[in-house]
Amino acid sequence: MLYSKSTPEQKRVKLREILSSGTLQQFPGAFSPLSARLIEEKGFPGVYISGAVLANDLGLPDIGLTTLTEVATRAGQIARMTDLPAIVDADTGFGEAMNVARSVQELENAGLAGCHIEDQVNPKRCGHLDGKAVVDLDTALQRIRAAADARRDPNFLIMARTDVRAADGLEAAVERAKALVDAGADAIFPEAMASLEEFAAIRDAVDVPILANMTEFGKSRLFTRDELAGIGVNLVIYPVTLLRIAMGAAERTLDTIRADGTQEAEVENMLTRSRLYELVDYEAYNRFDTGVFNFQVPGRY
Ligand SMILES: C[C@](O)(C(=O)O)[C@H](CC(=O)O)C(=O)O
Repeated sequence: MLYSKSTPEQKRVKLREILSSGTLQQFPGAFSPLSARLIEEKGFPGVYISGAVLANDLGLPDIGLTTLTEVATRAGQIARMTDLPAIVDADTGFGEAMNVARSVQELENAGLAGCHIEDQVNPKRCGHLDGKAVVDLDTALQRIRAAADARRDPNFLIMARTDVRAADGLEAAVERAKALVDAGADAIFPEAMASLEEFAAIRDAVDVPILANMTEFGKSRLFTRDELAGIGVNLVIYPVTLLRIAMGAAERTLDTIRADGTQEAEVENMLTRSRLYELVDYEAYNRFDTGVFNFQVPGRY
């Protein structure tokens, strides 16, 4: 079956639909194309592609070192492997307004359903660390206007992320969120909110979908789906969760091999060969080899 059957345009329409459904949508972060398949198979409605994961997976910290080409290429590899809409973290848009415009077009070309662009200064920092700085209001608005103006597909979602909460407090974050919506943002990602009440304040201030970032070891505790739904949050992401758990398992297994001289004790925790083959649709390729050119996999389409 190679890549997803749905076109990027169809996925963007789907994203718009689910974000206006009135139900909280959970988007786990994919750390690879294969993990996006797993997210789809488990019944989630969309995939998040984290800038931290893309950077960390290259062995780099998430401080604006990755390039547009690296992000668009990897995000595109992930997006094309699933029929789900994928939203990618575009950091600051890789520069100022003109760079932001090009970034949006490259991410559209790569098949993404949307992206978020933040108002941190370049080079950016992880949103849940201290010592972040944000750009002035005009610069932040220029980024969003440029993004909205540059897209060719009107359904490509432009989400504005604001990091103002940590820098200047909640009131300033509320004001910035409103201005970002006026500048053309389709959705708001208020970063590093400290409580449910703070999310609720953003919710009350804007009439576009809002996102909650439930990253582990961050500024708030991990609110549940029901808690976030209860205050009207539309989208929740678990950006680094799968990478953290996969790397945790890798570390434990390496320790086991060192200690025991064999991986035997960890085999029961592994994806079996047949399960792995299932995820890559091995059978569909076998059928192709035998002359049955039918890449439809029951249950997937
Ligand atoms: C959302 C985020 O920008 C990301 O890159 O996924 C990070 C996540 C993290 O570092 O845990 C963030 O700044 O919150």
